Amino acid sequence: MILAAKYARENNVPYLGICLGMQISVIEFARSVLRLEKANSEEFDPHTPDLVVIFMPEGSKTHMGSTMRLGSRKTLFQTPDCIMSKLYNNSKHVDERHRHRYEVNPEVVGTLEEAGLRFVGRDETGKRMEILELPGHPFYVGVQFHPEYKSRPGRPSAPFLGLIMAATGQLEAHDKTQQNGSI
Ligand SMILES: NC(=O)CC[C@H](N)C(=O)O
Repeated sequence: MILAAKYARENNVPYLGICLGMQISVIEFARSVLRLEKANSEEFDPHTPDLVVIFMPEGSKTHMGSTMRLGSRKTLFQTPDCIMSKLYNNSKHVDERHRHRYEVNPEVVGTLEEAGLRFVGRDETGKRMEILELPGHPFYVGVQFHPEYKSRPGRPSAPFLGLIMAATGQLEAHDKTQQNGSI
């Protein structure tokens, strides 16, 4: 998974990382761009000095069943100037469903952003990362939530629509139509 994320990032291949897929893109970015070779998630290597994905503080490691962060939660866009905000019809926030125990370490967010990754969607506290993008890449997106839960035949969830449009060269045209407000 890490090599796939690296290949997509370096070769401008559209990438949509969902949940663990977003966490993987953070690990890959930290290893390759920040040169933190041991960057990892607490889930895979709890003793690494470079924990870029951590166990969420409110979770319990002994009672797995009911401790996941589950269900619909609000993600606030930090800027209208990002691919995902446009795909979600320029909304200021989205409600998507979650199912995870780990999250991007809030302590490394500043360093990741200084190196070029952008966390364009966050929860209401601003400390939990929900959507990442890589400016300059045609479509490099990670989402901590699970857009598949709300995707329907004929009414695809925004991240999937974006991925397919980027892969088929239609994303730019779609963005322009959104800006003109004609959809
Ligand atoms: N649904 C997932 O991909 C879970 C990812 C990761 N294991 C977490 O709990 O955060």
